[in-house]
Amino acid sequence: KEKIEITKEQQALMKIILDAYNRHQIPQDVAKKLLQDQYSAEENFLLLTEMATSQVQVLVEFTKNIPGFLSLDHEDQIALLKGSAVEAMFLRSAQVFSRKMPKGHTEVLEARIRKSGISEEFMTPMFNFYKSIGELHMVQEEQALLTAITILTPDRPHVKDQHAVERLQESMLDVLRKLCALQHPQEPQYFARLLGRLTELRTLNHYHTEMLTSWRMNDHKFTPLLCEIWDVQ
Ligand SMILES: O=C1N(Cc2ccc(-c3nnn[nH]3)cc2)c2ccc(Br)cc2C12CCN(S(=O)(=O)c1cccs1)CC2
Repeated sequence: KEKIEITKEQQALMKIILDAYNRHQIPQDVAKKLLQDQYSAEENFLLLTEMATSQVQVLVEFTKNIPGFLSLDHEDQIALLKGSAVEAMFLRSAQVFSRKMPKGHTEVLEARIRKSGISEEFMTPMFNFYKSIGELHMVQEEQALLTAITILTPDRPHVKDQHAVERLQESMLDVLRKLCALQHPQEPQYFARLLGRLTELRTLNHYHTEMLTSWRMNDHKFTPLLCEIWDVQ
């Protein structure tokens, strides 16, 4: 049985990623608004748009704190952010959502999301994803590392120096692999299950693109930041 140990520099890396992940949270007043009294579908949609805009801002701040990210080619930094924005947002949303929400909040939030003009065909895979994330009971370090790994996916469109991104991602994957082995010794497959969620995430990208088209049809407005990062309008 090989002795798994996390090196000093890997511990430093994990601490930086975890601090960044926890430091940048969306303002709770925005999330709280979602829990207030009954809204119309349009108002719900506006709230989700406001939340998503905050989420993107939070993700950009988190990404800037990933060691090595700011040393990447600047155009590649943009390509990684744009390429991972939806996946990172859904991963983070699922993680926040599946964390112990006060009793009844999850149901209220679910109702808000359901009644926001998002079509049923997108709701099912989305809720399946967030349930599958909830079942993993990830610790914060795992959540932060998995989000960083999603952002550092080398094969996003327009990334020029994929090897530079691969090197950063591999160092995160190595820490995550060791952490999973230490945190879940009885579940040797746990690390593989986490990575399997990233595959599921990619399918949500496709649904999200479809949704954007249908929302635009019904004249739903997005904020300039979302239009920029989602390539709409
Ligand atoms: O809004 C969502 N929520 C609720 C949510 C998200 C984040 C926090 C939160 N609190 N603190 N930090 N984060 C709370 C509730 C949620 C929960 C699980 C999954 Br899977 C996904 C989602 C979305 C993500 C964005 N989309 S979206 O399609 O991109 C869209 C944009 C504009 C209008 S619709 C909708 C679903």
